[in-house]
This record gives sequence, C-alpha cells and structure tokens, in this order.
Amino acid sequence: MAHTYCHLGIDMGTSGCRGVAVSPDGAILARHHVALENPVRQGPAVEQDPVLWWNALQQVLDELARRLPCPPNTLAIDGTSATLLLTDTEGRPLGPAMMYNDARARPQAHRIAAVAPSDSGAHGASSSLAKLLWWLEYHPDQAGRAAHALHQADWLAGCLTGRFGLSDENNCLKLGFDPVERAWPAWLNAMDLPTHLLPQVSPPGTPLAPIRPDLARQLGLPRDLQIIAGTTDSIAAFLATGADRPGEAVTSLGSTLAIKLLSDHPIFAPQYGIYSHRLHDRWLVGGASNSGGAVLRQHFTDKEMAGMKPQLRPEQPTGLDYYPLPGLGERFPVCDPAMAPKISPRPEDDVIFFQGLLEGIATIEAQGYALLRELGAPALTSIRTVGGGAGNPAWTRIREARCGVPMVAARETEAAYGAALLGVG
Ligand SMILES: Nc1ncnc2c1ncn2[C@@H]1O[C@H](COP(=O)(O)OP(=O)(O)O)[C@@H](O)[C@H]1O
Ligand SMILES: O=C(CO)[C@H](O)[C@H](O)COP(=O)(O)O
Repeated sequence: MAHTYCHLGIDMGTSGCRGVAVSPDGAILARHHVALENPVRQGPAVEQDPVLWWNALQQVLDELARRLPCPPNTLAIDGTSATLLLTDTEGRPLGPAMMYNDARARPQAHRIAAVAPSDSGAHGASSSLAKLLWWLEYHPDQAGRAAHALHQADWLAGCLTGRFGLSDENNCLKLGFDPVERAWPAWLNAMDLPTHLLPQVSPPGTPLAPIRPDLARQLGLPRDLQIIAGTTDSIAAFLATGADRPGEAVTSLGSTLAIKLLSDHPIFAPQYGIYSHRLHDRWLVGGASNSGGAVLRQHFTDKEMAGMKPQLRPEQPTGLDYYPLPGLGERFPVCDPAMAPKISPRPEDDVIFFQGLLEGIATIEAQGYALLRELGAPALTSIRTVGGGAGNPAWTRIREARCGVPMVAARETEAAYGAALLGVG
C-alpha cells in the first residue's frame, strides 16, 4: 500500500546506530545500521566521543532518506540510558560523554542517597545525576562554560534541531526528574547543583522543533520534519515488542540484562536498583543488571556461541551456580557497586561453561521478576525478549523454566522501531 508519509526512529545503542522508517500502520519501510567503535574503558571510567554518535546518525539518516518511499514527518531518538555529556550554550561537547556504565561516581551516589527520597530514579553510581555531580567536581575550570547536561538522545536531537537543553521524562528519570509530579524536585536544590544545567522535560513523543533547514537539505529530508521527544533504549525496545497489558514484560538481552514489566502503578526500591519509568499514564517497572551478553563476549565470540547453540541441553541443568558479571559491580536485583562476578569453577567443556553462564543470567532475570512481584508489581503473565540473546532458542527454554511464564514472540525487537512508534501516536 502506498503511504503519504512515514515516521523515523533512531536507536543509538552501545554497539551501533540503527534507523528504521515505519508507515502510519506500523509496517517497516526501510532500515539501516552503522556500527560504532567501542567506548574507551580505563578502570572505572567508560567514555565515548559524542562526535562518533553524530557521524553515525548522519550516515544512517542519509542512507534512509535515499530509500524512503514517502517523506517522514516525525523523527524520535532513543539512546543508552544514563549516558551523559556536558555542553556549552551552542551544544558543543565539553569533553567525551560518560557512558551508562561509567563507575566513577560512587562518592557522588552517597551524596545523593543522603538527600534524595527513596522513590527517586537518581540513586546509584550509574545515575546521570551522580555523573553530573562527578563531572562538576572534577572539571571546575570548565564548569563556568557548561550550559546543558544532556543524555545521548537529548544531545543528538539538539544537533538535529539546533535547540539544546530539551529532554524527555524517561531519559531524565536518572537525572532526578520526578515522573509522578512531572517536575524537577525541590531536593535537587540541596545538591549544590547549577540547576540551569537541567533540561526542559516533555513526555516522549512531544514535538520539540523542526529539523535545521541546512541539515534537511544536506540529508535530503523534508524541511518540516518534526523532531519529537525520545526515550531510553530499553523503553523503545519495550514499545517495539507490542507488550501492552499489565503483567506483560520485556527482557532486553543485549550487552546488559534489563527487565521491564507494565504496571498501573510505579514501584521504586533503590536498595535493589528498582525504578519505574512513566509511559503516558502507565508505568514500566524494573531494573537493569550489569550481567548480560557483555560477559558472554568476554569468553566467546558470537560465532563460537552460534556454533555451541545446538549442543546446549536446557533440560539438563549444569548445576553451576554462577553470577556472571563483566567486572566488579551490580545494579539490579542486587545493588552493590563492589559485587564480584562468580564464574568459577570453569568446567573443561566449553559448552557446559557457556550453558552455566546462560543459566546464571537466567537466574538473575528470574530473581528480578520475583522481586518485582514481592514489591507489589502485577503478576507476571508473559515475557517478550529483545536484543542479541533473543536468537538463542535453548537459552529461551532455560529462561522459561526459571521464570515460570511463557516466552512470547515480540512483534518487533529493534528499539529503533519502538522509537519510530512514538511518532505514530
Ligand atoms: N548465540 C548467542 N547466544 C546468546 N547471546 C548471544 C549470542 N550471540 C550474541 N549474543 C549476545 O548478544 C549481545 C549483543 O546484543 P545487542 O542487542 O546487539 O547488544 P547491545 O545493543 O546492547 O550492544 C552480545 O553481548 C552477545 O554476547
Ligand atoms: O544498561 C543499559 C544501557 O542503557 C540499560 O539498557 C539501561 O540501564 C536501562 O535503563 P532504562 O530503564 O532507564 O531504560
């Protein structure tokens, strides 16, 4: 069927930038992917040059524009949650971005814990608020030039519109935004924070501004293309799956393991790394573990994993009681920045070791859902899965046995698709 317009969604992920064009009835019209260099890790610091994101985004848009059968009228971006950068008034970065898993801000997390109420999403060393406080403390010479504290998705939307300092309710949760009151809370004043750095916040999908005319020309996009408020990566992935009833959940099995359960009320329990994102008038309750595919890649290549998949024996548990983590520190369902991985003893057989790791990650997922239920979340009815781990059927069976609910096929699994749906309304 011919369409008169479409919607663009961009997912700026950990390992690449994906773009999707979607028709008003949800059909995928075009997609493109550009890989990103890995972030630079030095001890607890994990940084990336935001110019890499901007270049990748332009490449994706340039390619999509060539392939579109009809003009796009909205564009939404999702980005990794709690990846933060500081810019000047013109949106120029004041250094590299601090990535979602940068772990330098532990002392700042203690300062937040002393002031923030337990229902804030800003708890923990990985929150964007902890990173902002860390940055201000370690860059006193630059603090005077800082005009905006922005997440990955906020900054990229600003590059497209030329208007910086705008964000959405989901990205700002971990910067301290109160999604219940829909306002920056008064307790932030006690954090000795220049509050002018905080973005102006809108619900995901709100029109922000049209694309810059020069960029529209350069990229072959319409001048009236509206850039709309985006969201975080795992919320965009949730939207993509089609889950839409309380009790339905989505597990993201990418580099990390994130779980989200649709609920009619929010739950916050920072002692377990549990928080809730507002999505219109409902809530996505859950948390993000540091466990996930990144640990698997420390031991095996994707090719090796693909080769071992048929040899996995989900019905014969290994008995290995692992807690796989890529390094020190866990966020959810145990919130302990010093927690050590447990992946020994390592059996001689690689397939058994691989299965032990998959079982360990599945146990973390099951513990996460059980904890949500204990804290008053709706009973879990089904799980949809997104991310690289979704393509391993033996792992799906292991997870189904541990979580005790059916694993349901997702409508789509790409976060970029979910971001595009924000424009469909
Ligand atoms: N056969 C497999 N079984 C389980 N996990 C896999 C397999 N192949 C790849 N993965 C995992 O998928 C992850 C990549 O998924 P992806 O959704 O692209 O991650 P992200 O966008 O978060 O970087 C890798 O960390 C890898 O360990
Ligand atoms: O490890 C991640 C990188 O972004 C997770 O996807 C993220 O922490 C989940 O966050 P949110 O619930 O805010 O989307």
